[in-house]
Amino acid sequence: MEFLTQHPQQEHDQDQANFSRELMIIDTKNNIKKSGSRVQMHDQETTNTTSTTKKRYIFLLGINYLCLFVGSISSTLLSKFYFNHKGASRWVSTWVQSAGFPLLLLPIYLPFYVLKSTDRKPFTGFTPKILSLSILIGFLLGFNNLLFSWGNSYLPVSTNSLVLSSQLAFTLITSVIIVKQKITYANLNCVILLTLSSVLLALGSSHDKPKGLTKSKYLIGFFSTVGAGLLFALYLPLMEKIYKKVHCYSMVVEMQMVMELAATVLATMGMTINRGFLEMKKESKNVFDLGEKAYWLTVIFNVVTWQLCFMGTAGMVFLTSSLTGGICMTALMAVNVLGGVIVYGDNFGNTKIVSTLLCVWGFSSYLYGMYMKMKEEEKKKESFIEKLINDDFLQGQHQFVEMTQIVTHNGRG
Ligand SMILES: Nc1nc2[nH]cnc2c(=O)[nH]1
Repeated sequence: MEFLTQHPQQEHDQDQANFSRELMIIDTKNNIKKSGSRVQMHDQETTNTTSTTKKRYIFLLGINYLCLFVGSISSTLLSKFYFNHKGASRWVSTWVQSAGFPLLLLPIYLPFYVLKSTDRKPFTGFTPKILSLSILIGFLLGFNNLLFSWGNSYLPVSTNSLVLSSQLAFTLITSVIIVKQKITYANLNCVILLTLSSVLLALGSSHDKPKGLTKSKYLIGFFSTVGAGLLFALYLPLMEKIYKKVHCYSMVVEMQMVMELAATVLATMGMTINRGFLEMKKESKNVFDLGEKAYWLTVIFNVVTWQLCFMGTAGMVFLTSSLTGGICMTALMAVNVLGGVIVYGDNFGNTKIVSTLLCVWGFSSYLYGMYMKMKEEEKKKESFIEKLINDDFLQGQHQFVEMTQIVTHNGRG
C-alpha cells in the first residue's frame, strides 16, 4: 500500500485525526502549488485527492483493527484451548506467538509482484539504523512473549489479569516520556475506566490455583507478568517513535516481519536449549487429549492468529498512536471475556457485567472524543484551505494586475 508515502516528518501527531489531517493538508498544498491560480480547478482536484486519501486511510485503519480484533480474540481462545486440553509447554506457547512471521511475506510481496499496485520494491527503505532497531525491538518482543507465557502458566487467571491490568497505565506513562503524548481528559478518562474494568474482570475471574503452584513459582509468575506488562508498555511507544522515520505502511509490515523473525530466533534458541521441540512431539502424541491432528491444528491456528494480533497492533500504532493502540488492545480484553463465556461457557457474574459496561463506556467515550476532535480538525483544515485558496487567488490577481501594467507600460513605450 503505497498511498501513505507522505508521512509528515516534523510533526508526527499522535492521533489519527491529526495524522489524516496532515496527509490531507500536504496533498492540498501540493495541488495548490501545481495548479497555480486555476482556483476552481484545483479546488475540485483538492477535494478529490483529499477524500481519496481519507477513504484509503480509513480502509487501512479498518483492516488493521479487524486483524487486531480477530487476532486478539482467537489467539486468546486458542491459547486457552491448548492449555485446557493438557498442553503445558511454556516454550511452545512462546514460540507460536512469533513463528508465523513468514505469513507476512504475502502482504509484502503480493502488491509488488502479483497485484502490481505499487512501484516500491519490498525492503528497499531500510537504513542500517532502522534495521538494527527493528532487530533490537524484536528481541524485546521475544522476551516479552516469554514472560507473558510464564505469567500465564504459573499464575492463577485472576492474579495474572489483575497484574496485566496495569499495562495500559504504564503505556500512558511511557508514551508521555518517549513520544511526548499529551494527557487529555479523553485519554486519561479512558485509561482509568479501562484499568478499572480490567481490575474488576480479574476479581470476577476464577480463583483456581494451578496444580502444584509453589511460592517460588508464584513469585516467578508474578514478576514475569509485571515484566511483560512493562516491556509491552515500552514496546508500543518505541515502535511509534521509529515509525516517525517510516514513510509508508508497506515498510511497517516489513519491519514487523524483521521484529517477529528476531523474536522467533530467541524463542527457537530457548526451544532448542530446553528441548521444546521434543516436548512438542511428546505432547502431540501422548499428552494432548484430543489427539495428534487436533494438536497440530491448534498449534497452526495459534501461529496464524498471533500474527494477525501483532500485525494489527503494529498497524494501529502506525496509523494512530501507541496509546490508542494500547487502548484498543485493552478494550478487547472485555470482548475476550465474552468470547470465553460464549465458547467455553465461563460464568458471567455481576462483576463481569459491571466490568464490561465500564469497558464499553471507556472505549466509546474515547472514540467519541476522537471523532469530535477529528471534526474540529476538519473545520480548521477547511478554513486553512480556504485561506490558502484565497491567498493563491489574490496572488494570481496581483500578478495579473502587475503584468497588465507592464504590458500597458511597454505598449505605451
Ligand atoms: N505483555 C503483553 N504481551 C502480550 N502479548 C500479547 N498480548 C499481550 C499483552 O497484552 N501484554
